[in-house]
Amino acid sequence: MLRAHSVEVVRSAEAPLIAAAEASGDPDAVMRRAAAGLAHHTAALVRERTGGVYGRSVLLLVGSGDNGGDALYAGALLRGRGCRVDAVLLSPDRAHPRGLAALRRAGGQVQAVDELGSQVPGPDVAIDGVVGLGGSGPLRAPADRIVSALAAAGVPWVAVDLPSGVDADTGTVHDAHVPATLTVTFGLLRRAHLLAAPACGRVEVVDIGLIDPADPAQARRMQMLEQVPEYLKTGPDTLFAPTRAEVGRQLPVPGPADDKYSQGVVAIRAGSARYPGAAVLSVSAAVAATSGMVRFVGSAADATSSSASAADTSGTGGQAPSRAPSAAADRVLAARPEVVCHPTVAEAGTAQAWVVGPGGGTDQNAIADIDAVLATGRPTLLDADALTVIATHPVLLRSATAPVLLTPHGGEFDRLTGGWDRADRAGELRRYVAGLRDRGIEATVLLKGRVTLIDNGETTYAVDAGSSWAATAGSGDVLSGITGALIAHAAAQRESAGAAERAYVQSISHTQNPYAGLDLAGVAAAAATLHGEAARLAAHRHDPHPAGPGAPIGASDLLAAVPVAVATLRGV
Ligand SMILES: NC(=O)C1=CN([C@@H]2O[C@H](COP(=O)(O)OP(=O)(O)OC[C@H]3O[C@@H](n4cnc5c(N)ncnc54)[C@H](O)[C@@H]3O)[C@@H](O)[C@H]2O)[C@H](O)CC1
Repeated sequence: MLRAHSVEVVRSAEAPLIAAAEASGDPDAVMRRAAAGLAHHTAALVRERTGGVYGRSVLLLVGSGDNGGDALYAGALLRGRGCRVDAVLLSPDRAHPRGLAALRRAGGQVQAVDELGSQVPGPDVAIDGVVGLGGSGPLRAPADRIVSALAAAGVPWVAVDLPSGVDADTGTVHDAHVPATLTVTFGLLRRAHLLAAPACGRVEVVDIGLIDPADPAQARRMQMLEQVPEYLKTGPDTLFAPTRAEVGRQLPVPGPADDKYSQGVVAIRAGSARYPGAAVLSVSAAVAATSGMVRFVGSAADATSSSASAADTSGTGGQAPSRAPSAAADRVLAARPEVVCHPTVAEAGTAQAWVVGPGGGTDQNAIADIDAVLATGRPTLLDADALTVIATHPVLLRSATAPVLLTPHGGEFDRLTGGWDRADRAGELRRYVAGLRDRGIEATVLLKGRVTLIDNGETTYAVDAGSSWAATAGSGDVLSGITGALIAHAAAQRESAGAAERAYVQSISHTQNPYAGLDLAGVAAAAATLHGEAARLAAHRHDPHPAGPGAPIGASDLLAAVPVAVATLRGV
């Protein structure tokens, strides 16, 4: 599990290292360690881009603080590798003096920014040493002009610690920012590395003497410590992201004793005559994500005389249904005949989890069905139209006795919150979840985006999809089915857990609901990872090692890639 920390935690973690360096009479010891890693990764990028290092050119854009110091010391080392190095000082009087002296000694060229002509020297690679932990706001002039000119010329940027113009804690990406191909950071990931992943490019963490628990080798060092350093104790601002290997291990594989029920049955109430496609996408995604059975309930508003599906005697006891299945059921069965359809929520058979909302409408039938599903005491995912209903009838959530997961996109989050600051997604999400808690509602919320955020009031996950191809109509319906199936699997595991474990969880969660404390946030983070991987593979026509950015996809293509994505993640 990757952990990303706030500026405050990083600075407090670095402080003893820097103090020890100063006490030893070598105040730049830690900075030079950072710079060595920065030079190493920059040289690797130069080689990747040009086929070599010796004789290539690197430009340093140097700010007024220690971030610039890192860049200057790294420039001196790159001179030692035979690179031409040009440093452009944005604040000549405030550039890191010892770093500057080291670069000059190594033969680097130094220019003040106002000495530059209209033509900035065209390097093979440029290093952004403008600001790091101490930065705030967008890139300022003339740095923004230099960055834009070189980026437009195709010069790759290496960001020192963080891309300048990206806020370290909120991950806000200002209009004027460095579009990094590579970000080299030090010791611990910063929150922005997860929240602003697309702006950071590939992130490399250099070991400067801190312990990063995400690094297995360093985690072993941690176990040998008599006491865990303060910075390793996760605090309220720590962000998490599961690794691909961890997600792969979470994806269920049926065992010899499994059957269609034991892996978790998910029931989906979705679709309408107007939006039957949402039901097909959500149900089909649930079928693809696990081997558990999938049940479907359509909207009463469009019940037809269509023939009922193969009744599942475990659910209705063979009684004639009170209502014919909906028109959407016909479409669902045509697409996925293995799905078991039911005319109403009450007549649906046993399920370990519910999904309500995709294309399901917001009329009285929808409201009644949401209430009925929440009253089943099963973990429930509310998406799309169900969120619109919850926004106008939040009291419905009070009838939930089992864990609830809301999965809004930005516009639906507007409806739930009445308006939110998109520059601080993680902060706004945490405030919303905390507000529900203040009203006695325990909910986990997944806020969709290129970087999907999931928050349950204690833990926040940030999952970068790795591409933006999932930004297509119906993609959210697919995510709801994937997530619902994985929740059902987790709930089935809880059911099969020993009575002692169930009793323990109920005791610490002060409720009798057997699903209390189910880690919906962790399941949702895995589902978002799987969804993003399916979109990436679909855009690259299932080539696991593609070249180029890929090609446009529809939600059906994303859906078709779910099995390959499951296999890819399980194989990591
Ligand atoms: N000291 C060490 O051993 C290590 C340092 N590391 C690196 O240090 C930076 C943090 O350095 P700091 O001097 O605290 O802040 P910055 O260099 O990020 O910012 C300096 C300065 O920049 C001005 N500023 C703020 N916003 C902007 C802006 N938008 N545009 C231009 N200038 C801006 C403001 O005056 C700031 O004070 C850290 O990121 C590492 O790179 C390493 O951690 C290794 C150990």
